[in-house]
Amino acid sequence: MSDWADWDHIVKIDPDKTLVDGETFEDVAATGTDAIEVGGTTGMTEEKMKRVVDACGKHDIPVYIEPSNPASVVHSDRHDGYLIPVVMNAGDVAWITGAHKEWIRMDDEIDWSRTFTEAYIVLNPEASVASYTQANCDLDADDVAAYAEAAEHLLGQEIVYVEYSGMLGDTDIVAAAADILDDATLFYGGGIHDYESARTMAQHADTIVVGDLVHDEGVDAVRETVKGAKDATAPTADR
Ligand SMILES: CC(C)=CCC/C(C)=C/CC/C(C)=C/CC/C(C)=C/COP(=O)(O)OP(=O)(O)O
Ligand SMILES: O=P(O)(O)OC[C@@H](O)CO
Ligand SMILES: [Mg+2]
Repeated sequence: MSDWADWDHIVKIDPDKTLVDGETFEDVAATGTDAIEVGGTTGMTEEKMKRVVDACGKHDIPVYIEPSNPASVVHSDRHDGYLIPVVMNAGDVAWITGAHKEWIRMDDEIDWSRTFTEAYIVLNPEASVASYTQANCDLDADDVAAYAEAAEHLLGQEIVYVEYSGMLGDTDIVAAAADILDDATLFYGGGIHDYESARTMAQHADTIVVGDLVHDEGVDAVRETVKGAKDATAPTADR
């Protein structure tokens, strides 16, 4: 079974941002989150990536690199694996297969046994990731469900990622993606900032991803979102 099948909650650390004063990656690992992803779109370098991966990798929690470009991939024994995005609604094919081909050409240390993909559907047109990939975010619930179905059944993707980075998404859209998927795991990320927003999104998605909150508000706020995610998936939760 894949690692992520058991994850309710992920903290995504952006190596281009800092933690709240006085907090450490050990504190992040102790929030109760199930895994740490390390990635961001702007200002990413190999050096920043390495520093964060090394720091997170010391703690007893799965750590996955999520590169936004081939140059930000680092190899170490400190982390568990690589989650490589493929952007279903990218306007530039570089973000579907092009960057992947270049990475594979350049990098002779790829460890395929711990390299997996995430099929992104990018939905906040204001996010850096949307402009970076020239994503067409003008999609309704049927479009998103169809992308999710294509990801799972045509492209064999095990993770579908509904990405609203920077804003809380439309629950009808997240629900439409959740309903259409058979076995693929649905990640949801964007704008989760408290217990209630976490619980709401976790009622639809299998796994919620919390990003900016850890940098802006810190670990106490993250801990509330972990509670929301766990309560939503508890057997008594109203699903
Ligand atoms: C082939 C390799 C190794 C890399 C390319 C992988 C691809 C397709 C990347 C496309 C962009 C993407 C989906 C990156 C994942 C990380 C992510 C979505 C970060 C969040 O981005 P924002 O929140 O918009 O950006 P900032 O927080 O940096 O402003
Ligand atoms: O930063 P936020 O808005 O929490 O989004 C999380 C994640 O989906 C970003 O890739
Ligand atoms: Mg961001």
